[in-house]
Amino acid sequence: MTLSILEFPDPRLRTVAEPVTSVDDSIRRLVDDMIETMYEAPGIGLAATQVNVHRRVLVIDLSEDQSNPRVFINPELEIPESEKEPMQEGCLSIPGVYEDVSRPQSVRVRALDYHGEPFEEEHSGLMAVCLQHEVDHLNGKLFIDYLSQLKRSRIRRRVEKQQRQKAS
Ligand SMILES: O=C(O)C[C@@H](Cc1ccccc1)C(=O)SCC(=O)c1ccccc1
Ligand SMILES: [Zn+2]
Repeated sequence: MTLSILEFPDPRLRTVAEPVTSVDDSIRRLVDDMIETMYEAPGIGLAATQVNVHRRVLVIDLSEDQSNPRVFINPELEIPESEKEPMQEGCLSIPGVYEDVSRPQSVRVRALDYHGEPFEEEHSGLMAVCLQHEVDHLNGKLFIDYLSQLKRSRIRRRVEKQQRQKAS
């Protein structure tokens, strides 16, 4: 089933997620629902924090036709000191906001897969950026936290105005 996505400035987006202790059927059900929610949004990634489940689970699918869902449970990123490059980011929890964020363009990730098996991968480009964006969510961080205070306060005012209009 599709889950509802928390929207900034909801304070629950600031929660630090707990590690998964056992990759069981309830975690697999959560992953299935997160993948469905990501496709429906649509988005290229989704962290469990965004659907108000505070467990260290994230899903990513960069394919054009939603055919390659990747699952990372208890992800750990190793980010080598490397040149940061700006890339435009969006966030399903901050609709309508797209800003450049400078991040390292390659990461090594260690995680558990859908069956609880450990794996390790190197990624670069958009996958590296998306992994950092999603792991930030699990640590209660949002991509707008990397912007200037001025930009962040403008975004907060604009989003809260949109939410008031939607509510009225
Ligand atoms: O909020 C999220 O975590 C999802 C976010 C992931 C992300 C996007 C861009 C850079 C880093 C991380 C999104 O998917 S926003 C929507 C989006 O970028 C997109 C939507 C449809 C097609 C292609 C991209
Ligand atoms: Zn996001």
